[in-house]
Amino acid sequence: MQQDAAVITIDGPSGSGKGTLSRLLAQKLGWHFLDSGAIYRVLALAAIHHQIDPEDEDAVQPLAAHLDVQFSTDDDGEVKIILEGENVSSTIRTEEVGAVASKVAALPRVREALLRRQRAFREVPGLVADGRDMGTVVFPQAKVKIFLTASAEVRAQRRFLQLKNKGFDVKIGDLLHDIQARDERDTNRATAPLVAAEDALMLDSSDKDITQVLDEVYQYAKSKLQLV
Ligand SMILES: Nc1ncnc2c1ncn2[C@@H]1O[C@H](COP(=O)(O)OP(=O)(O)O)[C@@H](O)[C@H]1O
Ligand SMILES: Nc1ccn([C@H]2C[C@H](O)[C@@H](COP(=O)(O)OP(=O)(O)O)O2)c(=O)n1
Repeated sequence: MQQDAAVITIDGPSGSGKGTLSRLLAQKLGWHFLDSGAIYRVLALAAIHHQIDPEDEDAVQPLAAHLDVQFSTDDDGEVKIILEGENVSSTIRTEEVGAVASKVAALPRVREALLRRQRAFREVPGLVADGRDMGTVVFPQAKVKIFLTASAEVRAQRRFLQLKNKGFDVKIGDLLHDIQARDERDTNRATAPLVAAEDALMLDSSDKDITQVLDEVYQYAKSKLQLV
């Protein structure tokens, strides 16, 4: 049953490594994976396509409620995201879309409209959920909660390498500026701000590689969930 499925939440700011950690952890456990940021990014792209002001709650809310998006995983584990029939898996990853995502995400009725869609990812044997409010709002009953951070400079450097490898033309100074603006907006919004749940394990990944982070979180999750 859906309600029996265990949940691990991984929240934190942009570039802290949430997505990478969540994917690897879900793979290691054989669990499902929710990239909630991708939903906000898809919504942002839909707003751009339909020329909707991302700060106009009355216009964005119906778009969120009726968002025509499908997530599918192909044979080599690659997640494909289809918006209104178009494969947007790569288009949604730009910083421009990230910045608009952070704007639509600040609207309370938009967040409300996306709640059920996110909770539907909870299925047996378990779910690893990545985002900003997974442990505080979407899955507050999760048994394992992680709040992953890293310094803004380290996060900008990681994002720089990531986007360059994908062929995007980016400047590190611009990325640092974008990351700081996004941190500010995500942390200071009134609804579901980026904040650690009281019962979250705080983990700073600035000086740790992804293998170390995965290992630490896996051991912590195993002990909390009493897995053998
Ligand atoms: N602990 C780490 N050390 C070094 N690089 C990392 C680490 N975690 C993630 N990365 C890299 O940093 C980039 C951003 O990570 P990502 O998982 O997309 O972050 P987030 O989902 O928090 O925005 C990716 O290219 C990823 O491979
Ligand atoms: N659960 C979530 C996930 C993302 N968001 C918002 C805030 C973020 O700036 C944007 C984009 O999220 P995403 O996780 O894709 O961003 P990063 O990969 O960390 O840069 O969406 C949110 O408000 N709540």
